[in-house]
Amino acid sequence: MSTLPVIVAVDGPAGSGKSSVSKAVARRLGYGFLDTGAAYRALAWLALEREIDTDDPDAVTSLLDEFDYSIGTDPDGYAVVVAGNDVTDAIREPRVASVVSAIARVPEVRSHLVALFRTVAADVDSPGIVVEGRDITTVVAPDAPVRILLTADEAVRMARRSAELSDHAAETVGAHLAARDRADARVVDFLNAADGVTTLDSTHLNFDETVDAVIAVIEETP
Ligand SMILES: Nc1ncnc2c1ncn2[C@@H]1O[C@H](COP(=O)(O)OP(=O)(O)OP(=O)(O)O)[C@@H](O)[C@H]1O
Ligand SMILES: Nc1ccn([C@@H]2O[C@H](COP(=O)(O)O)[C@@H](O)[C@H]2O)c(=O)n1
Repeated sequence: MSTLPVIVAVDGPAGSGKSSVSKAVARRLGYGFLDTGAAYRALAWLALEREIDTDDPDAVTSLLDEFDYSIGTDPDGYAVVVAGNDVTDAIREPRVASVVSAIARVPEVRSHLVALFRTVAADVDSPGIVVEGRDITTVVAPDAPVRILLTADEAVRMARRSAELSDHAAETVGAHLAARDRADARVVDFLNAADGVTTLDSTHLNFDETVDAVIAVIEETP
């Protein structure tokens, strides 16, 4: 008899540390890790490759038929592949970030990807998986035993993100981050914790303290 993996669901705004913290937590626990934003980014990448109008929901939806997507769940290295192309780095480019919210607001895209995330999470070859995104605690895995909203003040998130992108002006990085959150928050509420979701504010925590705090929430869960 096989047991389903334990799901740790993590949501939060851009730059809150969802990806880096979730990855570190997964490593510590020997769990898998699923970055759901990568799938929205990969579809946005494909839309740009095909030169389709990313503001046209029908054109975006039609891309789903040819969206041959895969992502690894190993926190120590996961490749994002679209139709045989390794797009792991390409999906992080600003040109992709600037159109991804338009892709993510199309309902057909969301339902297609939610189904995909549930399959990937159920099939993981580890005792558990940390799944991070915007709607994991509410839509993808609302019954997960551990559900966390990871947040931090906007100024702190902007500073952390611009430290990463030292060759870009801090104001530009901050403005892009805030604009993406505004657009995304019209589709999914990832700024307020749903019932039963634990809010973890990392504004005054360093990285390791944040990882410890997430692990403490997991360990305290009955
Ligand atoms: N508590 C923390 N203290 C200091 N730095 C942190 C902390 N948490 C995350 N970081 C750093 O903040 C940056 C943004 O984190 P990360 O990319 O994981 O955010 P994210 O929520 O996944 O963002 P996005 O949604 O835009 O992909 C990274 O450089 C990460 O190392
Ligand atoms: N569960 C999710 C995850 C992501 N999105 C959209 O994808 C964009 C990129 O996500 P990152 O986590 O890599 O920043 C994000 O801005 C959302 O538009 C989503 O809708 N739902």
